Amino acid sequence: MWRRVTSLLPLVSSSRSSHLNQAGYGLKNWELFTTEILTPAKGGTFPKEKNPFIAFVLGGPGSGKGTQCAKIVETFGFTHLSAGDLLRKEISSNSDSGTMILDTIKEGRIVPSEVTVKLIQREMESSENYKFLIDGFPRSEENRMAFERISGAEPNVVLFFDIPEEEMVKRVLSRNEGRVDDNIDTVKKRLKVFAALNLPVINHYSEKGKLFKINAIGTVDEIFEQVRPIFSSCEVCGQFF
Ligand SMILES: Nc1ncnc2c1ncn2[C@@H]1O[C@H](COP(=O)(O)OP(=O)(O)OP(=O)(O)O)[C@@H](O)[C@H]1O
Ligand SMILES: O=c1ccn([C@@H]2O[C@H](COP(=O)(O)O)[C@@H](O)[C@H]2O)c(=O)[nH]1
Ligand SMILES: [Mg+2]
Repeated sequence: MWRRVTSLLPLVSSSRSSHLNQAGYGLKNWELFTTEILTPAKGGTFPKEKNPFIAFVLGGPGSGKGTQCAKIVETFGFTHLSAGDLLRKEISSNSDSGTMILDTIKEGRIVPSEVTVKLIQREMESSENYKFLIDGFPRSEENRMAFERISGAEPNVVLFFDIPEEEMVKRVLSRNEGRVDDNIDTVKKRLKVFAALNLPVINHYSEKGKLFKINAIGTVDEIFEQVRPIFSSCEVCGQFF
């Protein structure tokens, strides 16, 4: 069973968010937005003898998570697991869940936790690396709890790329990568889902003192200069080893 790693020393507390104001986001009933299949806890864990370092990378659609993950990989040698990319790979491989995943993504809703956690788990187990960036997951409190229950692991740090909605929409609509959800109708839905379901996860990690809030407006390099010290501090305090 994987051991939990103690929390990061607060070396970069200036960029930490102690409180996230949820006023105005108007939490809705999460069942409107998900296709969750709630199953009882199986008590399983990732079986490998590992002591992974896990960073969750969160933020709304188009906030720059994938772009910054590429820079973190290059600089700090993490393995990047984008939950969205793993789900899109499932669609392309014509798996049993492919049609359900495609329909869910088109609607901007959230794929059942057990599907996503299984995909992440598979990648982590087959990796020789022990440093993981999990990008775009957990998307909801239910996702978060499923991951903790199944893996027995918790993230060491959580990055939150904070950016106004109009900038997210602009970036998504000019992305031009052929994604089925990069259109104005789906983006509007994704923003609602983000506010209703992902912000509570962000608040949870803020309360646990694990959250690093990044101002995601600026050039890619300017934003990375906010990200870099978070991981440099980890190296200094030996959390990677
Ligand atoms: N700092 C930036 N300034 C301007 N554009 C950016 C910046 N960072 C990323 N982009 C661009 O914005 C678009 C969205 O970025 P990216 O794919 O990294 O976001 P994301 O958070 O992973 O989005 P999603 O959740 O939809 O996968 C891309 O076209 C990317 O090139
Ligand atoms: O944990 C996850 C991650 C993603 N999804 C679905 O995929 C799309 C696209 O995700 P990106 O992170 O923007 O690539 C997202 O809108 C969800 O529909 C998910 O269900 N669970
Ligand atoms: Mg992405």
